[in-house]
Amino acid sequence: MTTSINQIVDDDFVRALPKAELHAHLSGSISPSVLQGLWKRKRAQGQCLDLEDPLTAIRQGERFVDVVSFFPLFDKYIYALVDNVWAVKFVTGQVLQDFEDDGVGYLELRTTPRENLCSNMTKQAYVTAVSETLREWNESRRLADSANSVIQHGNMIARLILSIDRKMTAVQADEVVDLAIKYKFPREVDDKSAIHLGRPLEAPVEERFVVGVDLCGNPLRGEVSTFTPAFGRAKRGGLGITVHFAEVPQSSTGSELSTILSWEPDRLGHVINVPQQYADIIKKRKLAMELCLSCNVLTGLTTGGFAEHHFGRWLKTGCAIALSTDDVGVFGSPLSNEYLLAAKHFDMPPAALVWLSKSAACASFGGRKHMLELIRRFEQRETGGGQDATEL
Ligand SMILES: CNc1ncnc2c1ncn2[C@@H]1O[C@H](COP(=O)(O)O)[C@@H](O)[C@H]1O
Repeated sequence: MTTSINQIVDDDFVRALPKAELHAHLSGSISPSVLQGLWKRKRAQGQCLDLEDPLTAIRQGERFVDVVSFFPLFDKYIYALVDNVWAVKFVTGQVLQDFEDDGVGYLELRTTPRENLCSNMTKQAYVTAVSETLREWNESRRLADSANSVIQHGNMIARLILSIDRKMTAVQADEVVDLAIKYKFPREVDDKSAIHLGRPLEAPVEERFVVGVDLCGNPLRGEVSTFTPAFGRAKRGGLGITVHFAEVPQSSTGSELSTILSWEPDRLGHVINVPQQYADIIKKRKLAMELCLSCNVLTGLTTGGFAEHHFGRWLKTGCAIALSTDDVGVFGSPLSNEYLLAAKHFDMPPAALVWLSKSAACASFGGRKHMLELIRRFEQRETGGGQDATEL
């Protein structure tokens, strides 16, 4: 396979392959050039004069971050530039466009509700800003669909996951779950009952895109049992549960991993330092995994380069895998490139990459049908025949 990669699995193939992105942090997905636009705008208004140019502050794709230096990049830098409702909407729109341009057909964008007192941005206003941008995006894609009466490649639909940060208190985590429930994407049945019951907590139906709740943040911080009640509420509220799992050895203790597994998560992110007994539970439950090659290699969360990445081991387990970017703005590797890396380092021919894309689709909290249809059309084009997308 490695010999044929240049002939068959090339840039064009991985970009054209419809892909589901399930693990992308909004603030980490903003390209340095978009951040630079905000930076210039602020400087013209005499603000952020002490902040370095994003093009030099974020040396995309280089190995300049480790788990200690990585997280302050958000708190001390990106959040200073994206600090008001207008900026949140602007960057969200740009991020959606970047994913679609890379051939993503279904995106679950995750973000942590945050406030900025100086610009009067509340957490609710933050979530509304992201939701409105998603609404505008999804509506424009729906128009494109009806105009062409077919789903074109590039017609990405987007959903939202709200993140609880490990440094939050139980009360703050509950606030995130409140917002997630309020903005929960209405599945058909819920939709009807929402109308009949007139649930007071809900946001306008056309702005509800939240399909899940995540636990993220610096894995060296926080005690996960703090969040057990919040994840219990999220689960009972019908939301998907995805959790950053065993990112570093310090966050891979038996008590942390058992606590997280007791929340009955649907998906796990990163899944790096997993002791055998927990790996067995994951396999038995067939939990889906969001694996991020470039992020893990560039931050040194894994050792041995791409070839030794645990993606290769999980691939053999039968668990669904969603290859994901994590923070493409920082690591500089779009999802298509992650597929290319998988092909190169794990000997995956084109059919295996198509299988991988279906695997991600099946792990999604709502994009399965849309993605399988996109992939079916892609396979039809590639083979010139009428093959159906075989489901996993
Ligand atoms: C190794 N990778 C990672 N591990 C854990 N958490 C991560 C992460 N990459 C990003 N985040 C989390 O996402 C936030 C930024 O996006 P939002 O402001 O929420 O859109 C960061 O503050 C961090 O909590």
